[in-house]
Amino acid sequence: MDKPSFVISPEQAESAANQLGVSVLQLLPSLVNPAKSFARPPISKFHVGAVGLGSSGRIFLGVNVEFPGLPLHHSIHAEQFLVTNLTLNGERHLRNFAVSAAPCGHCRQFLQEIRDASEIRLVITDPNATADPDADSDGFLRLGSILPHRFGPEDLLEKDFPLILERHDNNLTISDLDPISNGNTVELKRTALAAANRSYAPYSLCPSGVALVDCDGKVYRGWYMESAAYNPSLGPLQAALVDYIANGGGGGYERIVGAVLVEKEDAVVRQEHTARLLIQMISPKCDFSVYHCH
Ligand SMILES: O=c1ccn([C@H]2C[C@H](O)[C@@H](CO)O2)c(=O)[nH]1
Ligand SMILES: [Zn+2]
Repeated sequence: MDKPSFVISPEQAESAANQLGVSVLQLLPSLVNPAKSFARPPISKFHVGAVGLGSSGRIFLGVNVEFPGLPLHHSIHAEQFLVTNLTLNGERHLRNFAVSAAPCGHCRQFLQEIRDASEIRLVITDPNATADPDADSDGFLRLGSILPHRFGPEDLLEKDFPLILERHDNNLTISDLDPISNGNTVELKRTALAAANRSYAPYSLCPSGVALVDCDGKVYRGWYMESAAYNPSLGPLQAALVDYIANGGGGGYERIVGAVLVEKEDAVVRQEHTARLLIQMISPKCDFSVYHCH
């Protein structure tokens, strides 16, 4: 395969698997090392790659991302990057993934927001990982076998509530889309509002979205995603940075020149201060504005 991209079409996946004489499922572990090379871990220097197969037949990559100058909990884990990549591309289910190191407890927990999470099958490609007696003959393990006695969405939500990869609309609006601001700002505001409408915030009911623009005028977006266990939640700016890393051509964060956050004015969970802290740290000259929705 040519240079790996963060989303691989079903056709590309089939042809790469055919070339290697393996199934698409068996292709996942072989993409973990190429994925690792896209990680951005300047603090730990520990590269993590995660490669997932979606229900559409597309393959998605995830990598870990760390931010020097900020506390470690701002980091994005490879598995969170993978889930974000799935949601940004409207993928409805994750069935299998391969990952370079054993998923930490935080990631096992974050993955619980996917419907039937216990049935997701994963393979750990680290050659030092001990063989698991619970693994299937193809080496894949059920997530349920490495996170038994799960705490998850069903502890807090109604059974049929749409989960993280499922279609939903938060129906948020901004009363004044501000016709006097220039075109760029209006586009960013609309994009951030659309992102907030796809935000998964069933626990706090405080959805939010971020839009970014780079120095070439290219726009990226991401939305806030919550975990039933609260702490593994991923902020909207982190999610938009996933889009930037996946689709921004591999440049530095200083290329991000504008950022817009949309969230509810009276929100009990607010992103504004944390997002400002993060964007100022990674792109000090970036313009940052916040708009409130209803
Ligand atoms: O499940 C895990 C465990 C760790 N990391 C990342 C976080 C941090 O960037 C680095 C060291 O912990 O590895 C992941 O991406 N996934
Ligand atoms: Zn993790």
